[in-house]
Amino acid sequence: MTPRVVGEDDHARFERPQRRTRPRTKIRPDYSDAEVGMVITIDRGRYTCLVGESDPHEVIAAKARQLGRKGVIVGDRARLVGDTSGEEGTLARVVEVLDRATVLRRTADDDDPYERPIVANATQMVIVSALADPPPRTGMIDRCLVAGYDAGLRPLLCLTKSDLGSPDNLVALYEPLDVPIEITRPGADLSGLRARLAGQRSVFIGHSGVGKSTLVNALIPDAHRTTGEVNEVTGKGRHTSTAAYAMRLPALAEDPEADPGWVIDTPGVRSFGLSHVSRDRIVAAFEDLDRFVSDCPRGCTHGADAPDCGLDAAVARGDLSAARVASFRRMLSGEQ
Ligand SMILES: Nc1nc2c(ncn2[C@@H]2O[C@H](COP(=O)(O)OP(=O)(O)OP(=O)(O)O)[C@@H](O)[C@H]2O)c(=O)[nH]1
Ligand SMILES: [Zn+2]
Repeated sequence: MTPRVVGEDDHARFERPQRRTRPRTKIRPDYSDAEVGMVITIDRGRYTCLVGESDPHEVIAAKARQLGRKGVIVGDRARLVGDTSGEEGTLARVVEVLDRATVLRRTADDDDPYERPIVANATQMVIVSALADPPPRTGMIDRCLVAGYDAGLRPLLCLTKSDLGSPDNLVALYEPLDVPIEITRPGADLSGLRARLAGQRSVFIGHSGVGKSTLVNALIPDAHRTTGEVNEVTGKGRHTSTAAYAMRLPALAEDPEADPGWVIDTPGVRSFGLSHVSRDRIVAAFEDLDRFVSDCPRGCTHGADAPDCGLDAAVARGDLSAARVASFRRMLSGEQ
């Protein structure tokens, strides 16, 4: 018998766990070659996904059974198998959801124990508020900010209807928190807003009637978001859709090669219950404040009535401005 020469390949195979020899029932299908699409909207169990880098096309998919109860939400990057041609009448299957960079969650109100993930992989939250008609509600803006910071999103406050009211009060309230503010009115130049949206995936939140659809339509001329105005041809009013919808912004005029970003419109979402948020994650969004909460007692709420809060000590030493801490606490309390 000639002794068998053990070659490099044999070593390699010997040392690596041999996936292929596992019992058949444990073999998990390998989908690493499957096409990846971004979920842009969901309607009655059908996931509309955008597939393809250079020539993107929409594919309708259903959730594969093996995903079980695992949720698929707008903004998810999902692997698709089956017919991904996107042709009329075809249906692909979502077999895997890739890791999410961020998840924006909401509870319907503070007593609702269920957290519902609503949008994945967003990077920015755009809080749309009218300056009048309806009047701005700072409690709602604060709640959105808190939920956004909790999810690791950067904030942007977009104040509409500046033809009807002055932004001065709101600017005074949110400037101390360094929340960027954009102000719009009919026919306004949106280039400043576009620059802030470029490269971002921005979730738009706003109460009914603030002009969010009008704004989205102005940013994305082919978005066709339903606005509050009654359609003169059909006589029909608004139809309320509740699913989020992701739309790519048009290329920037001054930099056509740059990523113009995405708008993720959330028609049903007006505010946030905050029962799931972590105060420490919110403080962490404010670097200058975060430095001082390590001195806080355990479980400190960092609120105005929190005993021995490190923020008070920092204000007393002159390390933090009292106005900044007060603004932060007002936001955190969710009350005006
Ligand atoms: N004066 C003024 N009116 C505006 C402005 N933006 C929107 N509107 C009007 O405000 C009303 C509500 O606008 P929408 O865009 O439908 O508001 P929305 O926030 O999308 O509300 P929903 O459709 O209920 O979600 C419409 O009649 C708009 O024409 C603005 O900047 N100034
Ligand atoms: Zn504290």
